[in-house]
Amino acid sequence: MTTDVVNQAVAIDIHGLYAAYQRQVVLENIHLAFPAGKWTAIVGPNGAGKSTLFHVLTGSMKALEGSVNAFGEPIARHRRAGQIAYMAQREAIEWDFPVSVWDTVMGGRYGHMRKDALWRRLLPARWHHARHAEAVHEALMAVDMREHAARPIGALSGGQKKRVLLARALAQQASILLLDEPLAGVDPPSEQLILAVLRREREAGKTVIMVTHDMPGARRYVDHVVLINRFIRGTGAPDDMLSEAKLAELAVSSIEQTATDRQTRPAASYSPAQG
Ligand SMILES: Nc1ncnc2c1ncn2[C@@H]1O[C@H](COP(=O)(O)OP(=O)(O)OP(=O)(O)O)[C@@H](O)[C@H]1O
Repeated sequence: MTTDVVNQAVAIDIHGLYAAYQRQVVLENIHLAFPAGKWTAIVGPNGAGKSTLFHVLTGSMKALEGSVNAFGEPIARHRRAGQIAYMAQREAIEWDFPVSVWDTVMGGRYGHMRKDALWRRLLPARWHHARHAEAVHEALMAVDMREHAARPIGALSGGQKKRVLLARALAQQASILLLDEPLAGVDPPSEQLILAVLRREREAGKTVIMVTHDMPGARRYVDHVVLINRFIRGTGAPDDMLSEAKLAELAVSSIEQTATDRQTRPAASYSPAQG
């Protein structure tokens, strides 16, 4: 566990993680702890491995090496229990498909529906679905999109689409929210709304972890910051991690990393033990 969160409850604990695409290592020797019930921002340049880290946490990508625990247990257990919600940076959603806002947000409940006891599933649909419908309703209310519930998702603006994707993650009622650039490409009112929603989630005891390039926003709202560029470059309080000096160091690490990548062969025979 990293020293700055040693006295706090930990939601996600990562040990010695390596991740690679076609054996090109993009995350190296990651040791990281995300404090529970706090709002963490992950900050790093383009290509730093931020989304890759989320892919590993959500289980869509297998780590080369290392372990990831959530609340002291293997993270897979929490994923299966629907306790980790994820909002991707680029959604694999077919926006032109004629599906409504309501049904899209209901997608956040599928993990829970699968776990429903058989007797519950045999109830008439309106009873079976009641608590799922309630969760969808609440999530749409939270992002101020309830009145758009019946609209096809293809008819929404970019900011509204982001809100719907956030609502889908909220509807899951998970204890950990992973959000990949939730503020990218949204107008100021949507940004304010999303930030207010995330603040409420944190106040409700949820662990919020978001990738962001919005430094002023992160300085104002988050509790904890992780600087990353293939390696962890720093973790700590926003005022320390987002200082001009730290961000300059991170930018230099990016230039150095690019130069090193150009000089070295693709890591076709890479082994972390050699690294
Ligand atoms: N599917 C893929 N196949 C091969 N390489 C990939 C793939 N996805 C990402 N990469 C590479 O892995 C590295 C890390 O990418 P990642 O998307 O995790 O970075 P990021 O920090 O999220 O960047 P950004 O801020 O631009 O979204 C980059 O060099 C990228 O080119």
